[in-house]
Amino acid sequence: MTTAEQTYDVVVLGAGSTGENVADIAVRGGLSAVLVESELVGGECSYWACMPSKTLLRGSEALAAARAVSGAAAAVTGEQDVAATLARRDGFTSHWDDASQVSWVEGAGIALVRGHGRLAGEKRVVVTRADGSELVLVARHAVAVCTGSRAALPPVDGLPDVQPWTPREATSAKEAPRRLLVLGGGYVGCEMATAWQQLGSAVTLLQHGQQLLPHLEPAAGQAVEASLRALGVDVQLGTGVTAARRDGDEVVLVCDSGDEVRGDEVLVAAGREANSDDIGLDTVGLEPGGYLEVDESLQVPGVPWLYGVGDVNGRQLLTHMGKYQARQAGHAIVTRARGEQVDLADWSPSVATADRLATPSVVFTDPQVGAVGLTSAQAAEQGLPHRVVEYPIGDVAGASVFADGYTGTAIAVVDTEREVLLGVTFIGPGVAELLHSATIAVVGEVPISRLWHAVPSYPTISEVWLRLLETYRG
Ligand SMILES: Cc1cc2nc3c(=O)[nH]c(=O)nc-3n(C[C@H](O)[C@H](O)[C@H](O)COP(=O)(O)OP(=O)(O)OC[C@H]3O[C@@H](n4cnc5c(N)ncnc54)[C@H](O)[C@@H]3O)c2cc1C
Ligand SMILES: NC(=O)c1ccc[n+]([C@@H]2O[C@H](COP(=O)([O-])OP(=O)(O)OC[C@H]3O[C@@H](n4cnc5c(N)ncnc54)[C@H](O)[C@@H]3O)[C@@H](O)[C@H]2O)c1
Repeated sequence: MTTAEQTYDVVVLGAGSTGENVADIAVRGGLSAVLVESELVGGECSYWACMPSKTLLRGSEALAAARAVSGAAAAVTGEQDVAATLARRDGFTSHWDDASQVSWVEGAGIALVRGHGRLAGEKRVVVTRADGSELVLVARHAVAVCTGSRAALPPVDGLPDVQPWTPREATSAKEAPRRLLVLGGGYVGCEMATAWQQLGSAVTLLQHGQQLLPHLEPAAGQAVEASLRALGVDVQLGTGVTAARRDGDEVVLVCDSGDEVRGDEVLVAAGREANSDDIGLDTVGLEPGGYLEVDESLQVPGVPWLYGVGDVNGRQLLTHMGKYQARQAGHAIVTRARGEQVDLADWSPSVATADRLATPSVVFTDPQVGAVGLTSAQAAEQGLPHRVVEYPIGDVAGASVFADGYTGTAIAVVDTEREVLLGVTFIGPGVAELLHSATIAVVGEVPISRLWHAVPSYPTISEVWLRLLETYRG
């Protein structure tokens, strides 16, 4: 049997949000590009991550917002229609059908090949299609690995045998389990515990450290912990799990204290691992498995035609950061294809500096947590001269109009030598939309003296910016 061969300027392995954007930038730069996808075009974000999880949370958030305004609260007389919320989620995932994303790919002038792709030596990718046939794709300039990540199972005896939920099941479930155990109190654990508790499950959240959301400011984890407890979630901190088993229909987790917790399902939300073990890395002299090491232009060191973009490189596991990296890597690929040098200086068009210095993220819990740049702990670890200033957002007039009894916290980490912001965290209802102002200030390294001239409108929650500056000035 002869294997067909096709040549493109750029071959992109994985058509998630990252891969789509690498291919798009390449085509806009005058190159030809092909996407290889083994599942759904659009990847995790569209079908099993961002979009379904946010739609599962949004109904409860909208109700909480109305209940927090006396007068409006009187109109909230019923309960959330869970079936309708799940149906809305199904609509956002297009019922797990990627036809609309495929038509976007076609419209963008990008070729698409369905199947599992593996590197097969320099600039070659072999795609195995569902019918077992193979197609060889040859790249004139670059191969971009954008294969993403999957849920990591922690080493707990018997865990694989209890058929745990991963985030895929937690975001696509057709009904609320009566009792849901959640293993891990990071982004996924906190968001999914919030969502399913409000959709009718009795949730128990087990976190082996003493803090939820451990990579963010401690105040964030504390606020989310308090709200989860108020919703009725059984939050168990400092709880490691040593074994798991099924007992009839029940799943049983054995904690390191010897205590057992029981539920109908268990969601494992204990971090991610790269999809890099079965993509032929060994054929180009690289170790399979693990996050793909890349430089600031997302190029794999020692393999100049190979790029690792998005979750697969482990730099920042966020859709918007994968898409940002895709724009930067795409620019690097196009620049190098033209025979030009790529500028590797911070903040230049082909490097992903924001990964290190200014990554924004929002945890869509109640309260929301929006954070950008360095936390106070990270500033201390890096030995940067800094001061931390905090202000209760509820003391701002706009916040009290927004919701009765608004509580929230704003935290700014200020570089005391350069007098610029290293990082900002907002904790409170509705702060997601406030975050971008902080991102602009951090990326722009806007001096504190100039921020005084960025006057927040009255009465908005943004007025907390002024209060933070006043607190800093003392
Ligand atoms: C529950 C949950 C909620 C989240 N919510 C948010 C959020 O609100 N905001 C946010 O910014 N981020 C969120 N994230 C993170 C976000 O989903 C990821 O950062 C993002 O999906 C990464 O995109 P990617 O394209 O790099 O990888 P992926 O989306 O994983 O895409 C990789 C693609 O490659 C394909 N693939 C893999 N191997 C091969 C192969 N060998 N051949 C062919 N195709 C292959 C896969 O099928 C997949 O389609 C969430 C994650 C989870 C788990
Ligand atoms: N809103 C968003 O932007 C959003 C939402 C969901 C996920 N994400 C992205 O996806 C990534 C993965 O999310 P995640 O929640 O799986 O990972 P995570 O790293 O955020 O959290 C994992 C948590 O599990 C805990 N843990 C690990 N092993 C454990 C064990 N054996 N027992 C108990 N607890 C254990 C860790 O202490 C940590 O708190 C995030 O880092 C984030 O980048 C983003």
